[in-house]
Amino acid sequence: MTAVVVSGAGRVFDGGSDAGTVALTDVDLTVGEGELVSLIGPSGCGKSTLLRLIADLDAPTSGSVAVFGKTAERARKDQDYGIAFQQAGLLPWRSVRANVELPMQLRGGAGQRGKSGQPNKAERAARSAELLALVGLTDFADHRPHQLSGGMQQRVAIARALARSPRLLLMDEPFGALDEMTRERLQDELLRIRATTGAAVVFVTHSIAEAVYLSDCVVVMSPRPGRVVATLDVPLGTPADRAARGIGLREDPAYFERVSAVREALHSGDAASDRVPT
Ligand SMILES: Nc1ncnc2c1ncn2[C@@H]1O[C@H](COP(=O)(O)OP(=O)(O)OP(=O)(O)O)[C@@H](O)[C@H]1O
Repeated sequence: MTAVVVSGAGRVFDGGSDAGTVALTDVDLTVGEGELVSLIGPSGCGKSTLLRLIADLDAPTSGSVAVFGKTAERARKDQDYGIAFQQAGLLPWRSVRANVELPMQLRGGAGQRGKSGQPNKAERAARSAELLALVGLTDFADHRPHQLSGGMQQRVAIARALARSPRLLLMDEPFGALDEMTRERLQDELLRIRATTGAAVVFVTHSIAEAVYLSDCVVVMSPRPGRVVATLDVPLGTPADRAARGIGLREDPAYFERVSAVREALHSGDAASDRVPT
C-alpha cells in the first residue's frame, strides 16, 4: 500500500486583514511503502507546511492527504508514523531510555489498543534496548540528554520516532543543526535503519547532497507559493547497498550527476517562479 498520497493540496494562512499567505498550491506527492522521498526547495517554500499536513499537525485549505489509505487524522491517532525534527526535543528530566520509551507509554489510537494493547514495562525495556543498540547508544541509556552531544541527542530522537515501529517516518531537517562529519555519520545510520526497518520516510532538507545521498526520489519545490517543479529518481541502490558503499558512493560520478540534476531543477524552479521578491 502507498504510504502517502497528497492530491492537489493547498494551504493558505489567514493574514487577518491581509489577503493571507499562500504557502502551498496544488501539490501532488506520492510516497511508496519503504521509499525515502526528500523535499527540497528554497527557504519559505512550504516544505515544513507540507510535512505538517501529512502529520495532521495542520490541515490543507484545499486538496487531500492520505496516509496508508486513511485520513491523516486517523493515521496520527493510530500512531502510523514517527516524527523527528531539527531540534531533538527530548525531555531533559528523563533518561535517554525513558525518552525512547515515552511514545510506548502514551495511549495509542483505538486500532492500536484493539490489536495488542500498550506494551508493558518489560516490553518497553526490551524495545528501548533494541532501539538504542540500533542507533549505537546502548552505553548511554541512563544518561540525561544534556550529557550527550547534539548528534547523540538526534540519534535518541530518531530511536524515539521508531519506538512504535512506524511504517513511516516524517523528518524535518533532522541533521540541520549538526556539523558536517556528524551529519554524514547520521545519514549513514539512517540508511542502515531503513535497511533494517523498511520504513518509508519523508525527509525535508536544504542540502542537495544529503537529499541525493539518502533518497529514492527527490521532490523539488518552487519558491513560495510552493509547488512541485520536478520529481527526480535517484537510482543509486538500496539503502543497504548505499550504507555499505559509504564514502565510495559520495565520490561516485553517478552521485555527482544526480546532484547536478537536482541543482538544475532547483534553479529552473527559481526562474519559473512568479514569486514577488521580498
Ligand atoms: N502558522 C503560520 N502562520 C502563518 N504563516 C505561516 C505559518 N506557518 C508557515 N507560514 C508561512 O508559510 C510559508 C511556508 O513556510 P514553511 O515553514 O512551510 O517553509 P519551509 O520551506 O519549511 O521554510 P524553511 O526552509 O525556511 O524552513 C512561509 O511564507 C511562512 O511564513
